Amino acid sequence: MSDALKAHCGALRSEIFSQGFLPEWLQVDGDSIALTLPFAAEPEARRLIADDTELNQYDWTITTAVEALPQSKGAGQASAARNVIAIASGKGGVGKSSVCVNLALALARTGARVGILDADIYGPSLPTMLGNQDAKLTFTPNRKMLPLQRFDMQVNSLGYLVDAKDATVWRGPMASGALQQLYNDTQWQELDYLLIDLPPGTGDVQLTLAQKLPLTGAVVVTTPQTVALNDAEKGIAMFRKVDVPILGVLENMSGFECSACGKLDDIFGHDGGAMVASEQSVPLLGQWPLLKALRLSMDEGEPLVYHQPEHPYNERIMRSAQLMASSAWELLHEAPE
Ligand SMILES: Nc1ncnc2c1ncn2[C@@H]1O[C@H](COP(=O)(O)OP(=O)(O)OP(=O)(O)O)[C@@H](O)[C@H]1O
Repeated sequence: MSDALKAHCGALRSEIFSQGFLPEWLQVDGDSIALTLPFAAEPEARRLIADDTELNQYDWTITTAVEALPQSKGAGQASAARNVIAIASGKGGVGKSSVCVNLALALARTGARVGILDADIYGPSLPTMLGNQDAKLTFTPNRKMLPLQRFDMQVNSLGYLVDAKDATVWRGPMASGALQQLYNDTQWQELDYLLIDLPPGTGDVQLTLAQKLPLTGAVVVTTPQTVALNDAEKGIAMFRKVDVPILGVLENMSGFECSACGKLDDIFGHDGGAMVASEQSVPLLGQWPLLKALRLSMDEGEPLVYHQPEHPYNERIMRSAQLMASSAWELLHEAPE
């Protein structure tokens, strides 16, 4: 590969590719370039190439071979995926489950092999959001749960096992025990990313899970208002206490655009999540405004990313998912000696 081409690819920067394309990802053969990405960001790579008048002259083949990143030790469980990411919130109702499902769908849309483990005992909403409330788990002969296949993802939730009303009365140790079992006893097929929707809050259940599950990192979801921000900071502190890297903060319900007049209304304040991210020196993975179509898509079990791929809001979701994947890689990738 010529030095000029190497330099050109290295200078192809965006927030998702903050170091451009590294030489070890590229193989040049005449007019053809094979690019192998170590994290899920093919759409962004294609966009960068298409916008570059010199590089778009080449014939590109892009593949994604997601790198297995280091994980916290957990309680001796085998890791279920190359990257295991907890989606957390210090406070309930900030849209953590919606964010988790949408990030997972976006990663799957990049071609990555994705799983979701819904560990939110206080409201296992995954079956509703994926529109498969009546689905039943099947088991292997040695009593491992086989995840359900839905929208090109592997999924498991307490909601497929027990009535949501029964789960909510579980007390701390019972809940964290059941959730660890849910993690251990699911027989995932090979996964690049497993996203775990944690119960909201920073109590004993969350702390135990942060400690006992083997995690690559955590994403903290918050709304922009002050009460949520204090809780988001507590969430970040909780993960730091048990040495789980923070991959970023996602600001959800970040304003609302009136569909009648187009005016933006900052119902929950403005830029709060961005402020926390900057104060805590972690990436801001995105600011998602309130959108009626998103709420409807979750209530009806017909996710926007999957059912309305052309919806402009999806660009935000795709960008955040790719940023999360690149943030994990940049933070944790160990360069060979
Ligand atoms: N950006 C958004 N735009 C519109 N509606 C949203 C958005 N984010 C979440 N919602 C809606 O807000 C409600 C709560 O979301 P969700 O269940 O994801 O929150 P949560 O933080 O996981 O809740 P819990 O604390 O109960 O686990 C849902 O009806 C969801 O569809």
